[in-house]
Amino acid sequence: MIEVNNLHKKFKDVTALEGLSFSAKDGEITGILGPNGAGKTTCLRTLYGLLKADQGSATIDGINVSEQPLIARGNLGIFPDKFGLYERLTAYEQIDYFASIHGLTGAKKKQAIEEVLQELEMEDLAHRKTVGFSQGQRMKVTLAQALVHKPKNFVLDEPTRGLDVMSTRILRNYLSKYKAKGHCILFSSHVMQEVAALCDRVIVVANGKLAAQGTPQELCDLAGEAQLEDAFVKIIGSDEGVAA
Ligand SMILES: Nc1ncnc2c1ncn2[C@@H]1O[C@H](COP(=O)(O)OP(=O)(O)OP(=O)(O)O)[C@@H](O)[C@H]1O
Repeated sequence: MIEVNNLHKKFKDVTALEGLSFSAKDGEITGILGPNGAGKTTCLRTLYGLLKADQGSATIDGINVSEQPLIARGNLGIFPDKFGLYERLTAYEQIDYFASIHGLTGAKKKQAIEEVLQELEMEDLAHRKTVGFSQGQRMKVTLAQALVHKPKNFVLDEPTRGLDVMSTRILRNYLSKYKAKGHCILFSSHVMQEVAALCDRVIVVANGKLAAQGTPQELCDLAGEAQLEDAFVKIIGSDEGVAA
């Protein structure tokens, strides 16, 4: 379970988060929707422990990310907004590096890597250097890095951006599979269809604050609209940053 409580964050005179609170439950996919600059990435980076909030707290399974960052991150898999791969390393070596960061060693580490390679059906890619990998192949390496330590919670920042239809479908299927296993999945997106199709709950963020939350249907009912996109536009009062 992921909880964000009254997060505030300023970058000099730019207010990125202004009292944002929400929770994402186990066994559910929670989507964060918001226009450009709403504070989504700032919120997710605070969860990873990459940024420190000026005020408020974020917890992963009840563990405060700023007080116990290593323990909190042990329960968290991160799929960042920009996934840079080390192109001179093989997929296996990159996953191995992330496994080591999470304290896995020896036979246990080897087994964890082999399991994630198998789960993501990427054994054939494992010993290739990632230079020249397609977007879909890069997505799998990034996902494997996030999953190798078997975290209960996953946070993904616009995971389907730049992916083709097939890779997007593969990623969505994995997310649904992990949800069915009881994981807590939180992801940000601009893509309405994706959010409507995948998410159990949607958190609408605007100007660093919670603008609305609920199931896609609840948000439509709240706004008196049939489509999530129309509901979103009504809730935030603008059509900026909307992708169909
Ligand atoms: N490192 C930073 N330095 C200065 N300002 C920042 C920094 N990071 C974010 N901001 C500002 O904070 C605000 C929130 O940005 P953030 O990236 O969290 O929004 P977002 O909802 O993820 O937007 P997008 O959908 O465009 O990615 C924006 O005004 C942004 O310019």
